[in-house]
Amino acid sequence: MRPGRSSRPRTRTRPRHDDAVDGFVIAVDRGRYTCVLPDAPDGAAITAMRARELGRKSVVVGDRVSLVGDISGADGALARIVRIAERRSVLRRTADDDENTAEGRLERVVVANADQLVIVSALADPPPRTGFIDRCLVAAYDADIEPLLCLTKADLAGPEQVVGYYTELELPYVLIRPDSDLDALRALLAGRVSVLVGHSGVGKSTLVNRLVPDALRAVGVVSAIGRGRHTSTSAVALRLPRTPDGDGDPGWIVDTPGIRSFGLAHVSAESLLHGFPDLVEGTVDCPPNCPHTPDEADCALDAWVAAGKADPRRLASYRRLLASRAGEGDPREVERNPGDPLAGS
Ligand SMILES: Nc1nc2c(ncn2[C@@H]2O[C@H](COP(=O)(O)OP(=O)(O)OP(=O)(O)O)[C@@H](O)[C@H]2O)c(=O)[nH]1
Ligand SMILES: [Zn+2]
Repeated sequence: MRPGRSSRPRTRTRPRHDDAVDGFVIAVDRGRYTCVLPDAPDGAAITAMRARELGRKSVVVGDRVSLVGDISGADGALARIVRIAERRSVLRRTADDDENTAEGRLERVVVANADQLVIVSALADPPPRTGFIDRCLVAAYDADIEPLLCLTKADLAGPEQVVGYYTELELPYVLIRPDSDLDALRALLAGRVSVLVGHSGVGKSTLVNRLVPDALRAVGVVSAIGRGRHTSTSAVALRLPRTPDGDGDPGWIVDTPGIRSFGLAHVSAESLLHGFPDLVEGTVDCPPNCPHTPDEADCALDAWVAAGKADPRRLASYRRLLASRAGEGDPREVERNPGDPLAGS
């Protein structure tokens, strides 16, 4: 149905395309955007291109868009994205491929409108790296997305060490082992868009496959993107299956195969601190504009930690991130802390 267009005056705020339908971007690949209609969740995926009127605005996975043109989802059909809805959250990273050049330092939007960042970390093989988790926490807090710690390989090691490290944060976590059901995790994913990040080998692919079995994906995203062409995408949204007894929206997970970490050069030193809520209170006695670096003799964080108010490893981790942001990252950092197997990003 198309409401009487001609009788309506056009204003700056009035959408230009009255007949556009809402779409949700689930994959991006070389100028082609795969979208689904949130109102017809089981309908065919739609391939779309950007309309010229979008200008230079980028469209990323998770974007809520307005679509016009052929939205049938038929083979060869092409729709156009004419609008991008205001984003509820923006998960960014500074491309860490080349932090020393202007292009390399460009911040990139990874996913729009995510509600949750699921940090996947193995409890053993490979051992957990809190440096990586801390980095992800900064990205999550910076993007205003809730973090969830997903600890895999719980059959190989206990969570005490990692969980102990984060006691002050009251970070929610779930334990995953091969034989465990995923009900607790599914409950936390329901009704939300969750981005999964993790190092190589932590079991993220295994987990994604368990959450969204290959069979389900074969008829969804992958076929929509086109045979084998999806390899270059950096993020793909996968609809979680409805559970037999579950009512409501089971949610979406966004897998990020190409993203191993978050460059944080775009995060200010102040925002960086928000990833360390256990340290924030300790900075009230710092001199004005304290850089909180180890060479700042008056930085109150050392006393804060010495008084037992926060874990010294957390301060060390914060300062490592500070240093890496300033382009002073030292790859030998991990080896210089041999006593702390949890360190390292
Ligand atoms: N013991 C144990 N092994 C697991 C578990 N989950 C995954 N693995 C194994 O860990 C290895 C790595 O799992 P993947 O799912 O490939 O890990 P990944 O994070 O996707 O890593 P990439 O494939 O490099 O992206 C595989 O041999 C899995 O079988 C688990 O809960 N417990
Ligand atoms: Zn300070």
